[in-house]
Amino acid sequence: MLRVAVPNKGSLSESASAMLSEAGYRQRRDTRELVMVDPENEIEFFFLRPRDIAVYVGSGTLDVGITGRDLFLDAQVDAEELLPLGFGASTFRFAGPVGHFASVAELEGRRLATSYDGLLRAFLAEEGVAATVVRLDGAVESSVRLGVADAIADVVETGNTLKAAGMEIFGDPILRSEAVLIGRRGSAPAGLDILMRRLQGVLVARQYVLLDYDIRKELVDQAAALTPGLESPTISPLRDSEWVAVRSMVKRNSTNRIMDELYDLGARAILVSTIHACRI
Ligand SMILES: Nc1ncnc2c1ncn2[C@@H]1O[C@H](COP(=O)(O)OP(=O)(O)OP(=O)(O)O)[C@@H](O)[C@H]1O
Ligand SMILES: O=P(O)(O)OC[C@H]1O[C@H](OP(=O)(O)OP(=O)(O)O)[C@H](O)[C@@H]1O
Ligand SMILES: [Mg+2]
Repeated sequence: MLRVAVPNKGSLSESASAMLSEAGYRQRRDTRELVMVDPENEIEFFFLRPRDIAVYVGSGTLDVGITGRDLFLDAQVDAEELLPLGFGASTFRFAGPVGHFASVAELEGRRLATSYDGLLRAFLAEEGVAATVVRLDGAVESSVRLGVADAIADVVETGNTLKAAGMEIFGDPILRSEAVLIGRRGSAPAGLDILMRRLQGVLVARQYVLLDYDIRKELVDQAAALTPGLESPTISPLRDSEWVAVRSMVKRNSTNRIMDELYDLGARAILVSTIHACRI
């Protein structure tokens, strides 16, 4: 059985379980369940703290896991990112009291609070900045006001928490994070290829829609240029031989722009449908 670690709580937990359900796996009904066996798919899910997931995978105790890229890199374990999963996006950035800092170089000799000390120390070493790192468990934004640090490095999603604490970001993002599937470097446990193909199927189904439309035969090349699809659009004959039907996958976020362009070109009966599942 493939042994998979899944976040049990926090920002990534619900989305990770939703994605696995969409990929056809059984997921727990009760958030207190710690293990969930899916014998039909020969897979076992272990619900763990996302910060610990990298440790279990890195030590080889579990085959693969879903965690944040920031948490994975912070843990500095012997594992690799196998697939970005398109949810749980955040940035890891420096912030300080409004108007105090403008660049990372100004952090020389200062105290920096963070929950991601591995990530921060690696970044400071790379940038050649000598600063003191103060490791805190959470609510890092309060550390400056309370006097244990001069600035912070923390997860920023909307920026609302920083604003409420009278702080602002400075410098470039240290890291752009999202949920990722991680695995042991160079190992290919049985069933991993199927899990990856299924997760990729969910990603594609979420990113694309199916577009159908009718167009006059002489315009089909122009229309196909707007909707090239993944390989090539399907062109089917219609009863009226002057017209053809076209079917193609298009990126969900450009659907309306493409529909407008197709309509202007002369396409009619333009229909959009969602893709429930796919293998590409
Ligand atoms: N708004 C957010 N706050 C915290 N983490 C977020 C946010 N959005 C995305 N993430 C990502 O979620 C992961 C952190 O999840 P984790 O469960 O450890 O923390 P959490 O959601 O802050 O929960 P808690 O602090 O209650 O333990 C990181 O990979 C982080 O980048
Ligand atoms: O940019 P925002 O949308 O405001 O989100 C970012 C904030 O959310 C998280 O805190 P969380 O609520 O998890 O508390 P914690 O600091 O105790 O982990 C994170 O550590 C930031 O503080
Ligand atoms: Mg948190």
